[in-house]
Amino acid sequence: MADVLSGVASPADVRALPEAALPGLCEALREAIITTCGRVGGHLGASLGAVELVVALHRVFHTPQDALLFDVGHQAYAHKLLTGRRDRMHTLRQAGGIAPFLDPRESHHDALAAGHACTAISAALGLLAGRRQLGHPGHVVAVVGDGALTGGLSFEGLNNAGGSPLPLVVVLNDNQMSISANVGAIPALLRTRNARAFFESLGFTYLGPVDGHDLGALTRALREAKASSCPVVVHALTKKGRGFPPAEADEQTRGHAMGPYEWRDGKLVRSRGGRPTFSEAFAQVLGEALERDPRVVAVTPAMLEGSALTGLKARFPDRVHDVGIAEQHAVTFCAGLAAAGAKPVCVIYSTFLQRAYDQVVHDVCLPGLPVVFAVDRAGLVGADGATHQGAYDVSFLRPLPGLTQWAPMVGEDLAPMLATALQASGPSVLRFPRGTLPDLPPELAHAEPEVTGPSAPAVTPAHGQPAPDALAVSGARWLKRVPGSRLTLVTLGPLGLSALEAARNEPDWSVLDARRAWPLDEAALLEAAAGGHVVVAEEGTVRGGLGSAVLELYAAAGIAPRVKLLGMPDVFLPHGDARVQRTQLGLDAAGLRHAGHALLGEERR
Ligand SMILES: Cc1ncc(C[n+]2csc(CCOP(=O)(O)OP(=O)(O)O)c2C)c(N)n1
Ligand SMILES: CC(=O)[C@@H](O)[C@H](O)COP(=O)(O)O
Ligand SMILES: [Mg+2]
Repeated sequence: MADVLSGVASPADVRALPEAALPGLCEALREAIITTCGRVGGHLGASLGAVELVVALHRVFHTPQDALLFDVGHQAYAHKLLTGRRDRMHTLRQAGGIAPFLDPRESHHDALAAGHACTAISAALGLLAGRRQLGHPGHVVAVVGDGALTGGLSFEGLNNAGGSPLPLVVVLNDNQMSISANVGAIPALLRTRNARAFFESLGFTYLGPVDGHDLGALTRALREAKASSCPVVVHALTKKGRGFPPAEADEQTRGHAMGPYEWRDGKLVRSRGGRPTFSEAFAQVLGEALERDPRVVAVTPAMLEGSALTGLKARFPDRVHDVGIAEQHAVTFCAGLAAAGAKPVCVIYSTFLQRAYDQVVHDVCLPGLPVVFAVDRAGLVGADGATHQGAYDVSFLRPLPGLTQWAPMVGEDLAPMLATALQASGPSVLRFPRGTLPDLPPELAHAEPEVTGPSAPAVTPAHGQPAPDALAVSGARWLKRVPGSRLTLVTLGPLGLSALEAARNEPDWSVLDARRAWPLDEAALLEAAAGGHVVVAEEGTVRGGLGSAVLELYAAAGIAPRVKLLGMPDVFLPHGDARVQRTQLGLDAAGLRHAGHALLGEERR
């Protein structure tokens, strides 16, 4: 089977194959996808479901003269395999290896880079308009999932395209799944006769529905679309996870994205991490808040699985809302909930919150509504790479008046921080990273929290159960406080633990966990500067982050300690192992120790 594939070095080879060879090609593609994902993990389910679609697209359209834009790009492993990347697929999502999504810098068969959902229709229409303006021939095809049709940006594109004379081809890859089961009215409509009426009323010619695993039917529909002189939608019905029994059987996600696994004797063997993740720990404390206070509501834009909310959705079906891939709506929906007196917690990945910036500014912060943003995947994300790094949330949220930004260092911080945020009168953020919870270091396990700043008012239990204490203090936390210390390591989030380790054998270094990126605990940070040397470390871009805020504070106070800022650099960091990247960026104990000594003018590490 693999032989068919080894003879395919480019899409021209796909077109040269006799029709009879195509089922074998699809089988070989599936085999390659299953093997690759087994070894290195990846977006298995969507890619398996789109195999026939990708083959048919390459039979009908000629990339790169014609452009194929895959929404997100997570379903396009077959496209990668057919466009000269087969020999490097084993490096998928690893440092220096094949990218997790599509990128023209990797292949001229990739029309545009992406990783976030709902961009394909707008980008394809722009590409087509630009090409036509510059006299370039060629067709442009946007391949979008049914999940993408839960997002407003797709509709902005459809509205523009349907009213334009340009012959944009939209291929709707409808598997009735987002990451979890798709939600809302549109996916339901897609499986009725009204799907035709819907797209036709938007100005598109509608072709379908077509069996998305029937190569003949797909090819005929795509040829018809290619011949069209006006915008056209090809509606293909597919099955996510197709051809891999464990994925097909997984009702929750159909194997949307999987870590490495082995497929032995018909059984899937996977290793499970031992410690809970930050997401799981947050979901646990959120569940306690939901139980305790009937006003609490959780909202996720299509990330029930990744945010570990599936259990809560089952327990509180009416108070845990999956609103689709609709970050803007999620935030403004939360604004409405808060205005009604509910206590919304918007659980959202840092990278996806970027899309809802105006909603955070205009709909939540401006009216000062008490929405809690649980910003997950804040910091390095690893294999998903540049499009998904949680690099910017601190910097883009810090200027917003009235928004408090918390960063738990350890799992034990989550409950009091959430309690504090839930009883605040304005908006709050809790940012936490991708990955497992760190251990509480021995020096903190039994210590009374050492605190600065004014104490927060007590939380009133609303539902008969004792509420966890809100933070006894609203300020920074000294992890190590040495009177007369020469240098202070100031950190945000779990980096405090690395700083503590870095300072362990340094008798005159202090360590301050800022706990908030904004507002600053000014008294503690001014005290940190007293020794004349401050290292500020955060897992976010150094531009405009906590470090910048600390420098602003020192400038305003008219003091000039020597300050070193550590964080994510001024580039879009690619995919790789987050632990390795952390070390490379100096965001581990050794790096912090080195930065401290360098600042003090000492050479030793
Ligand atoms: C803006 C944004 N929000 C959330 C995601 C996470 N995400 C990636 S794929 C996906 C589901 C997409 O569903 P669909 O478009 O139907 O494609 P399928 O996976 O079913 O092929 C989601 C929610 C994302 N990439 N971008
Ligand atoms: C493609 C996409 O955006 C998601 O599937 C993402 O890859 C999930 O990332 P996590 O594994 O961090 O949930
Ligand atoms: Mg789908």
